[in-house]
Amino acid sequence: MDAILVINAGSSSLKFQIFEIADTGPERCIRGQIDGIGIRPRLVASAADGTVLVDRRYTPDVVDHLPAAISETRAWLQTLEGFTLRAIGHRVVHGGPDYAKPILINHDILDTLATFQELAPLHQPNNLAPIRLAMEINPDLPQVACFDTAFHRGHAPHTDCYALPSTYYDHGVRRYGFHGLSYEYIAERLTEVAPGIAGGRVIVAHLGSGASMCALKEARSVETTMGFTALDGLPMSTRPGQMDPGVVLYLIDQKGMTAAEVTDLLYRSSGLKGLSGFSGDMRDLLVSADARAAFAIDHFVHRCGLSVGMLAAALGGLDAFVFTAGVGENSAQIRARISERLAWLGAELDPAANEAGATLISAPASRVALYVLPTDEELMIARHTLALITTS
Ligand SMILES: Nc1ncnc2c1ncn2[C@@H]1O[C@H](COP(=O)(O)OP(=O)(O)O)[C@@H](O)[C@H]1O
Ligand SMILES: CC(=O)OP(=O)(O)O
Ligand SMILES: [Mg+2]
Repeated sequence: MDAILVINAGSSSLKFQIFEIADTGPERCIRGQIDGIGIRPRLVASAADGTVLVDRRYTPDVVDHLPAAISETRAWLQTLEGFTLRAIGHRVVHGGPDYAKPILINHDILDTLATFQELAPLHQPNNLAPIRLAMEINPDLPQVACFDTAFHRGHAPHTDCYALPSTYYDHGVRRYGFHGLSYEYIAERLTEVAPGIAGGRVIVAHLGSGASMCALKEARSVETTMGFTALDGLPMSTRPGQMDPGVVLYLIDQKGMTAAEVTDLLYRSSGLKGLSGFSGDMRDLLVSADARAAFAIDHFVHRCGLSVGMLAAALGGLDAFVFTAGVGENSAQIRARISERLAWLGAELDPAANEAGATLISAPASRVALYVLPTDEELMIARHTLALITTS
């Protein structure tokens, strides 16, 4: 069967899916991932009906970085029969100022995307490595880049600039925003789940290892918490979120840290991991008796509450709030704590629905509807990829 391979390469995981090209659009056949790269590497893949096709664990030294995960995944994919690959779709985190839509990749575009590596060091090199490899193996196979930044490119200029001399904006120093494929999917999904609300004022909270929020007005992004890089906004697994840039100046000028040391601190050792002192994984913090874990969660919830206030101001009110991604989809406790911070806006949680992981988790009298919607970046990538290869 004709198929599309989708690759979503992250900082600590490589997610992949195979979609059949059906008359009605992409139909998911296989979903899999290698996660815990360098810590507890594990390759798991299953068929659309849930049948487990592979579940393999590795010692950390065998799959210690993303290229090793790519070659393990490739070796496993080669054992599959019955698929004729027509294209590969990739999540590429940073698209810079010019790419407002998915694009067919060629060598020049790949070179341009490589210039954004420093703006997304946890993601961009991992996003580009599988593209380069596939280009070498099969240069004629169409590959499509789908950008995390694209969904936010319609922001008004006075909202996506920093208050720096304007030449910096012209040189690309802008508030790009990320997680756009996730927000695009949720905006579409809301039209099915809550058609009356989808066109209103909605905040989507993408709470995973990386975390951000997006303000949707009439299903389009008007504001978001991330900026020039994926460091800004909410505290994350290993990133601090919004911070006074004076801290960076202090670390360099007064503490003698190099740019590489500050980069490492901000991307890999901060956030929940930095505050707790032992883990950036929300699951570890929620079951820990360590007071530092509770402190890290208190900070996370506090900053989420502040961001809701900011985005509600951008929207002039709030009709609905959506939880998504690893933490948002799976932790009733974090959802309950963040929902408390929305009470002043008129949100009222239905605790039983929340514990049950229902789609609608607000009480009937709530003035703000609260939803849990699993995100699907891979489906979004498959749709974009299919659209591009059938029109070009
Ligand atoms: N049951 C759970 N409770 C709390 N957090 C969870 C749960 N399941 C997953 N997570 C969190 O979700 C995160 C991964 O989310 P995901 O959206 O896959 O992120 P990413 O794509 O950035 O790797 C993990 O860091 C983990 O802390
Ligand atoms: C942009 C970003 O932070 O992505 P992720 O959540 O996958 O790390
Ligand atoms: Mg993610």
